[in-house]
This record gives sequence, structure tokens and C-alpha cells, in this order.
Amino acid sequence: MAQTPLALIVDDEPDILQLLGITLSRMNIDTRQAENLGQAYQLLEKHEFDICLTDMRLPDGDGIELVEHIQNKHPELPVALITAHGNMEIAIDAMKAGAFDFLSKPVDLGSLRNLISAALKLKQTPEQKSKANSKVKKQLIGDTPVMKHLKQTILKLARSQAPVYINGESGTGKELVAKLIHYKGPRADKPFVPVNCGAIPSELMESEFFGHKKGSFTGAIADKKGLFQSADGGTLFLDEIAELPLNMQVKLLRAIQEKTVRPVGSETEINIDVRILSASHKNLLKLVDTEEFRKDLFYRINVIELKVPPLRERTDDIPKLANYLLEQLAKSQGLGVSSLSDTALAELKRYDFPGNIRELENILERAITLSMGEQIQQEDLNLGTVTRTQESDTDQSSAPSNMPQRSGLSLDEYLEKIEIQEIMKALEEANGNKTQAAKLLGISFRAMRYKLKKLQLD
Ligand SMILES: Nc1ncnc2c1ncn2[C@@H]1O[C@H](COP(=O)(O)OP(=O)(O)OP(=O)(O)O)[C@@H](O)[C@H]1O
Repeated sequence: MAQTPLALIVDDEPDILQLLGITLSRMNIDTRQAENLGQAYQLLEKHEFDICLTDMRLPDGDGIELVEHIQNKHPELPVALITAHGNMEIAIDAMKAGAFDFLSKPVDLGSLRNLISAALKLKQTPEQKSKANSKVKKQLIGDTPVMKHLKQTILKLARSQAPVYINGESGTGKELVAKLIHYKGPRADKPFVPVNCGAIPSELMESEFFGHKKGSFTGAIADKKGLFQSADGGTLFLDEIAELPLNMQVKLLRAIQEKTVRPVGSETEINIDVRILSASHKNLLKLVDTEEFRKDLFYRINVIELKVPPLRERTDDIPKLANYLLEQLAKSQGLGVSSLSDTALAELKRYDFPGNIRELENILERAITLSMGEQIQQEDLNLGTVTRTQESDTDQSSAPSNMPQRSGLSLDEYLEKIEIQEIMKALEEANGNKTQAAKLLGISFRAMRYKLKKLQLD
């Protein structure tokens, strides 16, 4: 029979200790209680706990000290902080220090139950772990020190409920990192819902995120669940979060803080339990400075920031990554696995990869076709743009050698010509997919649509 879980609760108010003790025992959880840090440290030495709940203010210190102590001495033990209502700053500090989650006073029973069940799931059996792992079809390849560190951080963050903001250039693997954080954590058996914030037309955003009632606007022919509800119990991944219009940022912040949503046209709020992961290739802090991104939302989603390095900063990963991608491509095309000649590999190691791993995938896919089943040669890679042997490593703004001639054109006409050339190139690389092409160019989907129209390319 499975052992009854054991919780450590730390609070200097005997009434609260008693209340939490009774509540947890109704959930079949045994408790040990401490009224201060000193007692908590002693109990931690004596027992093997499954979860710890601590108040912030204690007679001999604060809850964050306890979080830090547990991080150092018992890193496997999930600890949650109970904070005064609305004190988000402390909750965020606690999560930065390694708290698994937080609860606001007065403690809501539903939230407590969700928190406890997520914490207990961290003690997964090896079978449960491998079942969850099998849901991520792709692996994060890379053995360079930065990638090793990234993989370790992912495992650590998977155990927490803290919001994580993933920053990195287009195609570096931000979505893959988000998926791994979800599937390696206690929410793995609930949905992972990715959403590209730049691809939803602004007039539909509220209904997409929060759902709508039938008849609430023209076209609302039936009730519709929003993305938050679809992700309930799991993770909502807000990709390209910098593209959210300001009015939507306010609504999103409210939903995250209150843990409720109200579908368009509905009178009632619905409770939701969703972990928020977000990503962008832009510098969000700069957008906060220029007031294009709300500071309060920035601090709420950016409790932990994770950087995914560009491929050009870890060229030693290229051989392994290329082989892995060639295997994946062979599988999806039902063909034999191609290999790369030494010169082709050397050429890849010199290339700059502005589109990172997604670009490497595209290059290899094209090269497989060109090599017609033989070993892939340097010329099959067709790397038309500048490689790092031709230009210095640091000068990333250098122009490709196939720039159009300016002769006779005004500056505006010339710039337009370059714009058309770059857009066409990105569209070709993305096989005509506008969302992906926009990503390669580092612009929003809306900006892409606008440019295609303006330049009469659509
Ligand atoms: N380290 C890696 N190992 C193996 N495959 C990877 C790795 N990183 C990324 N990929 C693959 O590269 C492709 C692009 O990755 P992903 O979509 O996660 O990037 P992204 O940073 O979210 O891109 P964007 O900013 O354009 O949304 C995916 O097919 C992904 O599986």
C-alpha cells in the first residue's frame, strides 16, 4: 500500500496551523507542525517530508529563508509559501528563491488541493516518468556547456509552478524548451497548449483566450472554450508574447493574477489552474521602457528568465544536431538516413544560422533532395548567404553578397527592393508559410501581412 504523504506546515499562528492540519488530514495527508524556523529545521532533519507549506512572517526569520534552506539541504522537497493577499512581490521573490508555488491568504481550498496534488506528483515512479517523456517526440540535442546547463535548468524548472519567460532568437528551440518544462513536470498528464500571440487577429483575441457564449457577437454560433480553459490543469505557452496588444495585456494580467477567466458574453467567472510559460525573440525589457509592454505583466510572467543560445554560439553541437535532424527527416519521409561529407559539415560549422535550428532543418531537408540519396556534399547545402569565414564573427549586421544594385534608384526604392528580396527569401525558406517566414525575419505576423500587402506580394 502507498505510504500516507507527510507535510511540514510552518506558521506562528496556532489557529492557522490547526486549520491547515485538519484540511490536509481530510486529504489523507499526515502533518508535522512548526511555529518558527528553528522548529522547522529540526523537523526537516528528523522526517522525510513530501511537501512543506510555510507562512512568510515567522518569529525568528521569514519564509524565504526556509525556502533557501530547503533548496540547499533538501532540494527534492517542494515548498510553497503562504503570503498575505495580493502580495505578489513576495510570492515572486519566493519562486525566484526556488519555491514550488505560493498560496494567498485566506487559503482557498481548491487552490490548496491543486497545489498539493501537483507537489505529490513530483514523486513519480520511473514508469510514470517514461510515459510523460514519451509525449515529447523531439529531444533537445546539445552537449556544449551552455546546453548542459540549459538541460539542468529545465529539469529544475519542471518541478516548480513558477512562470518562466524564455528568450532567444527565432528557431533556437524556445517552444521545445517549453514543452520539456511541461512534460517533465507534474502537469505532464494535462494539456500543453501553445499559442502564437502574433497570429491571432486582435478583434478575436479576447474570445480566443477566454472563450465566448453563444450569440455574444456575430459569428458566435455556439459556446466556445478559450485557450485558458483548454489548458486547465496544464500549461499555456504564450509564444511571441511581445506581440500582444496593450489592451489584451491588461486582461491577461488579470486572468493570471486572479486565476479566473470570464468568457465573452458571460456573467460568471470560471476558476482556472494554468501554469504560464511565455517566449519571445525580442528584448521585452526594452519594450517595457518604450511602454509597448506593460511593466506589471512583465514582472508577472518573467519570474524566471531562461535564455536559449543561438546556434552560432555553440557550433560544437552542429555535427550531433545535424545527424539527429537527418534521422528525423529520414523517418518522416520514410527514406534511408543521409550522411554529410566532411566538407559539408565544415561548411555548416562556419555558417552563421540567422534562423538557427529551424534553418538548419530547412537546409538539410533541401540538401537531401538535391543529393538524391547520395552523401550530402557542400554544394547541396546551398548556403548562399555569408558564412563566418567571409565576415567577422561579431559583425552580424553585415549584408549578404547578393545585394541588389542601387544604380539609378532612390534610397526608398532601393530599400524596398531589399525588403522584397528578404521577404521572398524568408518565404522560400519557410515553404510559403507566412507565420514562419515572419519569425525568420524577426517581425510579427501582422507586420508580415501588412508588408505583403504594401509591397503587393500577396
Ligand atoms: N536543441 C535542439 N535539438 C533538436 N531539435 C531542436 C533543438 N532546438 C530546436 N530544435 C528544433 O528546431 C525547430 C525550431 O524549434 P522551436 O520551434 O522550438 O524554436 P523557437 O525558438 O520556438 O522558434 P520561434 O521563435 O520561431 O517560435 C523545431 O523543429 C525543434 O524541434
